[in-house]
Amino acid sequence: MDISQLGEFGLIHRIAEHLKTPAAGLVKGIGDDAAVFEGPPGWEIVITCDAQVEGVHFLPESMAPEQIGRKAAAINISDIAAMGAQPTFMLVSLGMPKTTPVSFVDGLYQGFKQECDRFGASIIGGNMAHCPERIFIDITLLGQVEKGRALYRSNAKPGDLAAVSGPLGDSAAGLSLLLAPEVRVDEKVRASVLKAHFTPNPRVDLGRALSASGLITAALDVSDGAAQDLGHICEESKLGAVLWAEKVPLSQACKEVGKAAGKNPWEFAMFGGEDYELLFTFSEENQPAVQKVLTKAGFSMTIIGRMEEGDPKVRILAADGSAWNPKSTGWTHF
Ligand SMILES: Nc1ncnc2c1ncn2[C@@H]1O[C@H](COP(=O)(O)OP(=O)(O)O)[C@@H](O)[C@H]1O
Ligand SMILES: Cc1ncc(C[n+]2csc(CCOP(=O)(O)OP(=O)(O)O)c2C)c(N)n1
Ligand SMILES: [Mg+2]
Repeated sequence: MDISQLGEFGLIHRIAEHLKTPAAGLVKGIGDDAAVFEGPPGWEIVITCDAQVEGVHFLPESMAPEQIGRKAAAINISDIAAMGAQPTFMLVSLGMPKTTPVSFVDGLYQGFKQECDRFGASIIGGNMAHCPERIFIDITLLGQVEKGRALYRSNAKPGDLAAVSGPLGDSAAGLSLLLAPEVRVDEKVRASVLKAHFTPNPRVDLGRALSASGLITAALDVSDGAAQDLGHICEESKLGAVLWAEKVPLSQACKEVGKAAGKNPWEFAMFGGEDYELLFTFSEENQPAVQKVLTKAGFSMTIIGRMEEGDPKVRILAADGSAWNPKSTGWTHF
């Protein structure tokens, strides 16, 4: 059997089985946006890692090295944000061909640093190795959160509402233009979706506000598409969910790219990924209070679904209430 037969999430489950023995001080291991272990008195330490691989996550010819560095840092900061934590220390592991220009590495580090500076994180080390075929950037990021305040994927309750912190699909719309440059759209539209794809904005302030509110039952960042990511909350909370397709917020730019490319823009939002907005759940009675937290933090909130008893699956409903059975399920590596 090769790994493509297991699939990305099957492989993670298998690795998790090998690593089942509890470790001292570990609060949360495999299964969430980041792991948590006990930290300074009153705080817990959060740790995560995510890679960016040439050809899989980025095309060097379409991104400046600064942009690649910034995005590699941002996607990790986003996982710390999704835990409700503050990013602190970063380790960077690089794999590169011998022929990589030094100016590429300089640009990469400018990007890492720019993004870390925005959120008060510091690069404290890393590793590098020769990788003849392509560039591989793997970042490990630590963060901290007040004890008991981390936002997990696993505590959603039946009846909870599921909401997102901003429009989805722009990043996938941007990627679709990169892959099909012949598609004609207004330059402002192109610039806006490419910006979403190249420069995601980790929602650290929002994650901190949601954590402090004590109102959130589950949260994660949208990296694989809203449908699959809501599915991760289902799996960890052992619940089903309904996702109301027409409620998923889309930007005008995303709709225009869909129209120009002959694609349904809701598919960008539900199955595209790399949005890095937060997706979170809370009980219906707390909706006004959660809305206040979002408004105070300067974000909009759109309710897109509801958790329900049942198998850990997401039922996608179209505007007329009929089931939507799409071909895609969301991003998966294998
Ligand atoms: N190679 C691996 N070894 C151990 N755990 C892993 C591995 N790959 C992923 N995981 C764990 O699986 C969970 C889900 O990972 P992933 O889907 O990549 O989350 P995210 O989208 O937040 O990056 C996390 O807890 C992660 O630490
Ligand atoms: C050249 C190229 N092809 C495809 C994509 C789309 N893409 C790559 S990875 C990914 C999902 C998120 O990455 P992943 O490594 O799964 O992050 P995680 O879910 O672990 O945070 C998407 C949508 C891209 N960004 N660039
Ligand atoms: Mg990951």
